[in-house]
Amino acid sequence: MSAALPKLTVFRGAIINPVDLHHYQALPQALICIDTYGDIAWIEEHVSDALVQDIMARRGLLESDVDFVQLEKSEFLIPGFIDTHTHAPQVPNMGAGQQYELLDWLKYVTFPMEARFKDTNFAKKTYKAVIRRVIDSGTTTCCYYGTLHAEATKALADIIHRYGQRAFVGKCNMNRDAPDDYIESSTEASIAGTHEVIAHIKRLPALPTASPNPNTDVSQLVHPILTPRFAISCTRELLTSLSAIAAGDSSLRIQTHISENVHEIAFTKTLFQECKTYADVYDTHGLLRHNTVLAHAVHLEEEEMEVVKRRGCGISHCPTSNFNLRSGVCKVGELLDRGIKVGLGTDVSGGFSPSILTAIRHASIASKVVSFQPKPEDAHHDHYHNHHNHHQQHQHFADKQLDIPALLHLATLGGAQVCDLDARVGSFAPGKAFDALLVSVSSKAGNPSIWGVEVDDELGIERGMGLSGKGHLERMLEAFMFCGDDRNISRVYVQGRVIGGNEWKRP
Ligand SMILES: O=c1[nH]c(=O)c2nc[nH]c2[nH]1
Ligand SMILES: [Zn+2]
Repeated sequence: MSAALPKLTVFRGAIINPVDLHHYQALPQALICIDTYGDIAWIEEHVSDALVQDIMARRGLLESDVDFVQLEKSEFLIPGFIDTHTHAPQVPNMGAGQQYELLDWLKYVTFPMEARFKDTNFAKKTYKAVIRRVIDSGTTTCCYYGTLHAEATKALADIIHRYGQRAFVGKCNMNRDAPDDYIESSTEASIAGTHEVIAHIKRLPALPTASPNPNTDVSQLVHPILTPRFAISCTRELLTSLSAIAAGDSSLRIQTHISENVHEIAFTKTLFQECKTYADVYDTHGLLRHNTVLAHAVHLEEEEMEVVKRRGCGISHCPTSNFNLRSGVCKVGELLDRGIKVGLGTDVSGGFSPSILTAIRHASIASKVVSFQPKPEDAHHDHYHNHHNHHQQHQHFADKQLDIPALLHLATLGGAQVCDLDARVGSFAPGKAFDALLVSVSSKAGNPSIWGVEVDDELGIERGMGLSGKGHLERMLEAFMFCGDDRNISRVYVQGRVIGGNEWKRP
């Protein structure tokens, strides 16, 4: 199924299409046409059965000219999930170290596992299983941390490339405050390894069906990304050398961690006493810009939020990890109200699941936790006045739970914005890549917790219909987001090619 597309493909059926933080389109009867590069050629949003042939003819197509895919009533297409922050070498550790917070967890659980990737054979074997699992979880674009090892990280990029996922892959930089067997010997060694991995990734061949467009965001799926682990583990000299690499290529993405845990923040401030804040460490070293992905941002100070917004950085919200490592609850609503770009990250193995569906659920719970917090003005104002106040300050999200359109946005288009790829992915539009999931809520998918919305094609019954006052397609989406799992992901498409999912067969 991963061979070059011989023909145009036209899908007929239900589509969920994110628009912005407040809206998504639920289109029960759409047509979407994919060209031979795997890009979306056109979309017809509302087409009754009787008009399908006419619309195709108007587009100059006969059904026999194309691969025509008729979706079942219990199926829909949704843009693939975007994981803006995860650690590929930590997947074998998922669930381990429940007793620790961040700094001890790094020392006792994480660094020992990452050190094992010195053995490139171990790395290759592990990464194959990791990438297969991440793809089958529905992640079509992923920002990966590798380890410190250039060879293992090149192998990671090779496997992602072979499996056909869209990704950013970074060799991690760490030259201080780390164990003797898992630290880079010098800034020079760290930078040399970084150049080596970047050059390797840039040499990976384009898809046979790739567009000739010279913009590598269009012609390539796998991209390098600068990956200083976090401020604590990088000397000033290392941060300065990394920013020199960044300055030479404005399209090179940067990823790091920020303000995750209170002890981490305190330690960072003792190491960089000349910097006003944690964010200032990165800013003074020239690492905050429009394509910087900052993971966590749980405890940002006012002026840090301002600099993040000013520089156009994106935040990777990692709620599973923030709960699991007891880091805290990120006030995502406030970030969104400030117009900061936000996506979701699984942050495995701080997080214990590689699935963005889990991140969606925990983002919802985190926002509900924030909504429970007493607000300073509660003592003085009644509910109406608070509400009124928020409205006046354009506070749509602060202190409120994130609703379905907002959660969907974070998982798709918001993530695309964070990794500066929203011109290519995150929603369905002509000219964008067809990165999508074919979702099934049928009982045949084998996930009993989602059967309540199943369509019984034979009886014509749409169970669950009307239960939440929503249309049936919206109810299917809600059930998938909160109760679905890999069993409901039949196919995973990247750039128009099926690369995973339940119906996918190993080549
Ligand atoms: O969640 C996290 N995972 C990590 O591996 C890490 N390293 C520094 N800071 C970190 N936070
Ligand atoms: Zn992380």
